[in-house]
Amino acid sequence: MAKPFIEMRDIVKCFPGVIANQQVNLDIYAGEIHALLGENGSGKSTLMSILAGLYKPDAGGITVNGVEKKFSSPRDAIASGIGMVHQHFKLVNPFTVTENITLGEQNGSLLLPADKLKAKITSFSAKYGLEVNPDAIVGHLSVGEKQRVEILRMLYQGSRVLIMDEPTAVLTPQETSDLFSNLRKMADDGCAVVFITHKLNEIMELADRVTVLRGGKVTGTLLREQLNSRELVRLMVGRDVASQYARETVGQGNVVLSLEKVHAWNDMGRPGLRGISLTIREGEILGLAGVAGNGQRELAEIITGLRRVAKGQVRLHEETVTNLPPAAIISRGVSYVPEDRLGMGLVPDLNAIENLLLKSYQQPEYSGRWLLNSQAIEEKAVRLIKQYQIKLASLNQPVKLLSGGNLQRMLLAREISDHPRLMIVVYPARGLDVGATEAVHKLLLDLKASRTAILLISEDLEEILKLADRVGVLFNGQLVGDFPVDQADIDKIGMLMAGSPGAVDSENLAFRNFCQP
Ligand SMILES: Nc1ncnc2c1ncn2[C@@H]1O[C@H](COP(=O)(O)OP(=O)(O)OP(=O)(O)O)[C@@H](O)[C@H]1O
Repeated sequence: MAKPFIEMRDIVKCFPGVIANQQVNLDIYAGEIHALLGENGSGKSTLMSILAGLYKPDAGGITVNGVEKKFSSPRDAIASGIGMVHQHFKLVNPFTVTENITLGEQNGSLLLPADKLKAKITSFSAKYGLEVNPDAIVGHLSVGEKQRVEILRMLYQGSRVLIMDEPTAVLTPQETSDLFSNLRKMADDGCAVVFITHKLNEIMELADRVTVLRGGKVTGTLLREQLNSRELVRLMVGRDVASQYARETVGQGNVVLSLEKVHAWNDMGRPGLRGISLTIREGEILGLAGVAGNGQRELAEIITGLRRVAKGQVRLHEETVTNLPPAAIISRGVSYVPEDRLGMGLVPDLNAIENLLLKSYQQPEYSGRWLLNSQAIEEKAVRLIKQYQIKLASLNQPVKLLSGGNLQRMLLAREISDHPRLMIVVYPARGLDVGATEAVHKLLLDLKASRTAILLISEDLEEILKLADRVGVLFNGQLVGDFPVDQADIDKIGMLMAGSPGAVDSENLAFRNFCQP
C-alpha cells in the first residue's frame, strides 16, 4: 500500500478545562476522500485546525510526504500543500472573484497580466467543474458560488490536501450534489479531500474512508466497504440512537397562530412572502419544508416582529399583532430559535450566564430596584446548564467558543425556559451530530407535549416527517402544500419544493400593487 501523504501522530491539544485532542493518529492518502465524523465537541475542527496551521499541537507531530513539519501559521500549511475551507467563508465581499483568489498572494502571481490570471483560474474551474465568473463581485454570489471561490483559492495556492469543514451545512441539495462531483474530480486527480460532517448519508455517498472521533480520541477508522450507518453511530456516540419517535396524537387545541394572506418584502426589495395563510394550534408542530431562500427567514421575521408585514394579518390567540415590535411579541409568549445562532440568537462575546438570562434578567426575581440579583441569576443559569446538558469549560467563557451543539442547546434552554405559547425554530439540527440532534428533537417533542404550538422550519425532510403533525412547503414565498404528515411523502414534498407546475403563479403582479408605497 502507498505511504500516506499526511501522517498526524499522537496529537494532543488542550484548551482551558478541555482536552480537545488526546493522542490522535490520522493518515491521509493522496486521491482519497476522507470523512471525519464525530459528535459536537469531539475535536474534529481542532484536529483540522492543527493540520491547517491555525493551532499548534501541545504534543505530537505531522509529516507531509514523509518529511516532519512544524506549522506556525496557515501560510506554512499552504506551503506544504494543505488548505482549509472554513464554514464561515473568509472572502472580501466588495472584491472580485479573481481579487479574492489572489489575495495575499506571495509568489508574484499578482504581477501576471490580468488575462493570464483569469485564464489560470478558469483552467482550474474547468478541470474540477468549479464554475464561477472570475470578474463577478463576491458579495453578489450565492453561497455555493462563494464556496467554489474558496476552493479555487486553495487550489490556486497549490493545495493538494483540501480540508472542508462541514461543507454542505449551508448548501441546497443541488449545490451539494455539484460539490460532491467536484470533490470526486479533485480526488481522481490525486488531491486528498478531508471533509468534516455529521451527516451519515453524505459519508455513505462520498467517503472512501472515515475516521470517527469521540471525546477527543479516535474510536475507529473504516474503509468504504466496511461502512454501515449503525456502526458509525455507535463509534460516534458509544450507543444506539433512536431513529423514530412515538408520535403523540394531537388534540384539536385552540388556534395559537394564524396568518391571513400575509405579504412582505425581502432584503432585496422583492416579494419575499406572497399571500401566506396558515394556522398552528396548541400542541401541534407545523413543519415547513423548502429550499433555503424561499421565504423561510421572512416568515419567521414577520411573526416575531423583526420584519414589516406589507399586507395581511398576523394573529396570536385571536389578537391581531401585525407589525407589533419584537418586545410586544415576546411578551405574548413567542420564542424564536433563529437560523443564525451566533449572529442573532446569542451574543458571541457574552458568557453563558449573560446569554441564558438575556430575556429574563428584568423579571423581579432577578433584578431589584437598582441592582441585579446576581446570585439568583447565576443559580438559574447553572440550573439550565445542568438540565440541558450544556458542556462548558467555565461559566465566564464567551459563548463563541462553544461547539455548535452546545450553542443550540443554550439557545433552546433560554427560549424553552420562558414556557412559550408559540415557538418558532429554524433549521434546529443544522450542523449537529446525531446525538445532539436527538437531544434537540426530544426537547421540541417535550415542548409540544406541554401544549406549545411549534413552527418548525427545516431543510431536512426526514426531520420534518419525524416531528411534524402537519407539513407545508414554502416555494417562492408561497405556501404550496399543507397536509397532515400521514398524507405526506418525500417525493410529493420534493416536487413541491422544486416548484412543480401549477403550484405557483410566477408573476403575482397583484402583490406589487398591494405593496407599492
Ligand atoms: N479556542 C477554544 N478555546 C477553548 N475551548 C475550545 C476552543 N476550540 C475548541 N474548544 C473546545 O474543544 C473541544 C473540541 O472542540 P471542536 O470544535 O474541535 O469540536 P468539533 O468536533 O469540531 O465540534 P462541532 O462539530 O460542534 O464543530 C470542545 O469542548 C470545545 O468547546
